[in-house]
Amino acid sequence: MTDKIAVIGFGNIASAIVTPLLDKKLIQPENVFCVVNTEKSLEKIKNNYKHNINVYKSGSKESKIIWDCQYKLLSIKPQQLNYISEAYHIKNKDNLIVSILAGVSINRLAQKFPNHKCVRVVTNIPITIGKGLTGISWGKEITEDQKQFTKKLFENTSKIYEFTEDYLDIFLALTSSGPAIIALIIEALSDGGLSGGLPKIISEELVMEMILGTICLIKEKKLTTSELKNLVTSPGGTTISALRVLEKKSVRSALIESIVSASNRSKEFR
Ligand SMILES: NC(=O)C1=CN([C@@H]2O[C@H](COP(=O)(O)OP(=O)(O)OC[C@H]3O[C@@H](n4cnc5c(N)ncnc54)[C@H](O)[C@@H]3O)[C@@H](O)[C@H]2O)C=CC1
Ligand SMILES: O=C(O)[C@@H]1CCC=N1
Repeated sequence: MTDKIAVIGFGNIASAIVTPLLDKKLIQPENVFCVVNTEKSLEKIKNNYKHNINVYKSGSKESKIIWDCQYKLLSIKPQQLNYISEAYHIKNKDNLIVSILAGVSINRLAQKFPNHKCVRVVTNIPITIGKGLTGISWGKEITEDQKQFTKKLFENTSKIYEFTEDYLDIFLALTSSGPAIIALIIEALSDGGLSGGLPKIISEELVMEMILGTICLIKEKKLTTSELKNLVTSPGGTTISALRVLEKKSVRSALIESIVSASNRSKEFR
């Protein structure tokens, strides 16, 4: 891709999206123009980031250059959106904003950026290592070129799903918040191992290998989750004893509600 790309907000997820593209030379550092809102972030990117991208502080005169880039990745927090305004001189409708903001609707983006076409994307942090999941919802009048460009940003590092917008909140709850839920489960199970006397490092490794092995088995043998559960759970055995505790503590319900809650929170950012 030889187009200039503006990145508005270069935090955790923007870096996770852009860095693999730079690593694989799919985009060139001189074509990336990013803007951040603190001096600290600016210095960190200038001094420590491994690629020599262009970076500016928001509000500075030089940062206005981002509005001349045809493609923009909007990657600030939803709560920070009010502080961004489209530059007055943009009149060219060829401009595209790819927003990865949780919850913020295409409608709101279109109102905020009247001289841009807008795409709403949900992606997740495993995109850093090429194992991401990306949901895309197209705004009005997106051209084929703009679709191709958006897909190119994500297709090398994630599986892409095209959805109508109403699926994006639940997609985000499962796939974007999901990694934190899984990390919490790994941490908690490891603490269980710790309680049984295992060193933390071994306990954590065992949990992660067990989870990986379980997922591979389910996928390779095309098992249902119930079939897998039955393979492990003997009458009067250890596993049913463990599962009984989880049911008593309503862990299943807590997990369901955690996803519903994340999805509802996303909807609040409309
Ligand atoms: N972290 C994740 O796994 C995911 C995050 N998202 C969404 O991505 C967005 C960014 O999230 P993170 O990267 O985690 O946040 P972050 O806090 O790491 O990054 C936000 C960045 O925006 C910059 N910023 C804030 N105000 C600005 C302004 N006025 N002008 C320019 N830059 C400004 C900050 O300096 C920071 O670099 C959020 O909207 C979030 O909902 C979506 C899916 C997954
Ligand atoms: O917690 C958040 O708001 C962001 C959106 C999805 C993952 N992280």
